[in-house]
Amino acid sequence: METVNSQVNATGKMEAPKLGLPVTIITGFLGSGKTTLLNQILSNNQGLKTAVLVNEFGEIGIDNELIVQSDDSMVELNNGCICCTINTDLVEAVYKVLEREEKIDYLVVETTGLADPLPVALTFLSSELRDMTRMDSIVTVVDCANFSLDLFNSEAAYSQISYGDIILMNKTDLVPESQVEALENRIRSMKEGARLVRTQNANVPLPLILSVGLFESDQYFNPDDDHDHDHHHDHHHDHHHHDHDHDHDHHSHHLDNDGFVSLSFQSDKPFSIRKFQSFLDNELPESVFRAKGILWFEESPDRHIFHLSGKRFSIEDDDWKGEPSNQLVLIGQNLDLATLQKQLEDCLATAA
Ligand SMILES: Nc1nc2c(ncn2[C@@H]2O[C@H](COP(=O)(O)OP(=O)(O)OP(=O)(O)O)[C@@H](O)[C@H]2O)c(=O)[nH]1
Repeated sequence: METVNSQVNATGKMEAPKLGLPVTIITGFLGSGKTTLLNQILSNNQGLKTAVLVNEFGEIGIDNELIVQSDDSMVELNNGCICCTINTDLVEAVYKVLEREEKIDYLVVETTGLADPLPVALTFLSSELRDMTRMDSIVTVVDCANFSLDLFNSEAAYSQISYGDIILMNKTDLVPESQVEALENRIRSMKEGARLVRTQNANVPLPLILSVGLFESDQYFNPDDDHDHDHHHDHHHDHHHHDHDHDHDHHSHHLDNDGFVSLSFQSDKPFSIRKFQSFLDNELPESVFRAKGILWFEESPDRHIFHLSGKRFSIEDDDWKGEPSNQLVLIGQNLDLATLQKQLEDCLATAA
């Protein structure tokens, strides 16, 4: 640590410099393992005080329930898509982290699975943040079992690969090695010289992904070159102005491009296991690509963590910390939200 830059405040306590906070952006499609990676980082960062900003698609934030260290070093950026709110919410959230009395060594930003990471990265190079932060890397998590580029024709999914400094080929346990290899070749053809690392449960040695200094800002623009900078800055302002200020529905607008919508379901009544099982088996449309939730079943005293990615789902048992309730988010393309809402209500144990 560079003590030269440290300041002693009025109470005589040393304050570490807050300039140049390193930033890693975690991106990757819905359900690829971003939160799992974030938990790996928070569990293994050995004394590195890490702040996390988490952005979720869907009205209710399930991630704050799923992140190992849900204390005050985590800031949730709720509502839709981080790449739509860069100029306000993200900058403000970063300022909040920087203003904290406690020294923060590292900032990790998890984007939604539908976000393009580039505008997020550019926000850290913008005049508001560039002197206080240092973009270290963009880490892209790929779900080897559900690679979705063709499936979804999603621009964001393409961007996630093309801007990834390091690409984690995750969930290798679910597919044969030949499929991983084919996918790696595919990704290399999209991005020459891509750094690929195979992982299970996003388990990766942290030195491979943190403080690696792989992000080359001059690839995007040179912050010292005023012309370039202004160009991007103006562009953002234009974007912001037209798309956002006068359009309060901008999240859905942006996501309409990829056709994804979400349903948030909450209830302070329990589900019936049998009804919920039947919903999964018989009613859940294939177009629901991702779901996550904290589930309460009448028949069980446990708190159940529910995940669905692609065709696969899992339910894990855990303990309630507070009052039991149901919280579930479903994400997919062209969903009939009213029908889904009704079907979920019918899963409640008290439903007729
Ligand atoms: N089998 C297997 N499951 C995994 C692996 N990595 C993550 N998962 C599971 O995949 C599901 C989704 O993981 P998350 O980390 O929540 O994915 P995410 O990218 O944060 O999801 P969104 O934020 O909703 O886009 C969870 O049930 C994880 O336990 C892996 O390597 N193998």
